Amino acid sequence: MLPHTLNKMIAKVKKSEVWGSVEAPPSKSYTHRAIVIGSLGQYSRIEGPLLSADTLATVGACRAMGAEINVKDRELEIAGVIGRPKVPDDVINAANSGTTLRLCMSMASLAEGATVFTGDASLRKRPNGPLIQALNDLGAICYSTRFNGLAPIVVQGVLQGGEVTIGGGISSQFISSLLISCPFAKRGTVIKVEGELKSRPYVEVTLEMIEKAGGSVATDFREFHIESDQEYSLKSYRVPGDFSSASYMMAAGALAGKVTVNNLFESRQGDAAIMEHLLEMGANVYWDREKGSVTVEQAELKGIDVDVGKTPDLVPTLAVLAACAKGKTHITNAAHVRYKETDRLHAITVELKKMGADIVEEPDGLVITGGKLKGASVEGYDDHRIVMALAVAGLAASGTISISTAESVSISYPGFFDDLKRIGAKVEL
Ligand SMILES: O=C(O)C1=C[C@@H](OP(=O)(O)O)[C@@H](O)[C@H](O)C1
Ligand SMILES: C=C(OP(=O)(O)O)C(=O)O
Repeated sequence: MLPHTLNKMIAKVKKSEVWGSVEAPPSKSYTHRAIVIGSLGQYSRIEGPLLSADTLATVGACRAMGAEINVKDRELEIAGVIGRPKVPDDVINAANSGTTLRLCMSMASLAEGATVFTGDASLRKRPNGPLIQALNDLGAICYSTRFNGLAPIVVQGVLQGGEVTIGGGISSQFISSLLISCPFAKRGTVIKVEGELKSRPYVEVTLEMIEKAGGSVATDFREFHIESDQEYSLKSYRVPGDFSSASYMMAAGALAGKVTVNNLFESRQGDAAIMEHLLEMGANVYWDREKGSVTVEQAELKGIDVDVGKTPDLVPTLAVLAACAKGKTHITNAAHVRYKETDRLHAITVELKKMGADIVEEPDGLVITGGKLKGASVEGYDDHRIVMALAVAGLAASGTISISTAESVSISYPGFFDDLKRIGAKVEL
């Protein structure tokens, strides 16, 4: 089900004590990559994928480009296009999902014809200029219909390969996109990154998945060297748990009781850093790596300095924790957090202020002085991470908070409110 077909929902959350354990949902980032890489390959079987609005948008896009994808309850079976996607019969709607749009743009550049991508109102505001430019530099034809770097976007093959330079400051998804599809270009490709590569762990996840599928990329993270004529096959791949989704449940434990999140084993996900941040803030955190379970217990929290260059998706969670911590938290290196489903630096500032927080928005960060939160009517901006972070804030606030667009949790964590209730949160939908 795509988000724009869902009914609007308000979530009411009251101050609560939470206690118990939940399963981290499967990783959204790994699932997207498994679907696209599987679709470009021959045959793949993906166990335990995340089935959410965003990953189903990727399934739809890859099917439109010719992949046969059998969606079962806990498994995806893919008969891929072996490097040669077909030209879709219709426009591809990537809905709310930046990863779908960006990863599938390069895939479409391998087709002998034109593919048109669009998305919902949020996605049509998110920048794609550097990827559009890079695809043109590599011999495809690619343009925004409004010539402003935004979707709708037309991509026409065929990708030739060659050398390209791309800025690292807006989205790592541009680089992930090229890395996944360039092995099927006519000749080899060299991608050079200019400036700091923001969100780098997501590129590491991409490289891990390419390798698992039998592909290879040589890199020092400034340059990526990719040979042509490669093949992919993810014979039997199991998706790991999602640390970004787990961060809300960990924060719930840190603010309102004790929560164990299972299905969290070692992986390349940058957002595993939430555990270090919680420890530094003073929460009790215990990670049993063998069992894959993380337990977080409430304690008095203190403010910290935190650079989120590698972990933009943690910002809403960190902002809520900081608003309840003693002293000052400085979130830095966060300019790229403005290019998400909404401008998350602005959204979380405005909404936490309604709850009484002392929070100052900087061009590339936030300064938050902790205190007490109170009930309020807050906006979710159709943004799953803003909604989930505000719900956690509600556990620690006096009174009740009402959060609009609560249905957007279906983007990455469809069972979010059920899990919150399971650990004792007072939630009404
Ligand atoms: O590639 C991915 O799976 C993602 C990369 C990150 O985006 P940026 O690279 O645009 O920062 C992250 O914010 C997003 O939720 C998922
Ligand atoms: C930004 C996100 O995802 P995407 O870029 O795929 O829309 C997210 O999940 O926070």
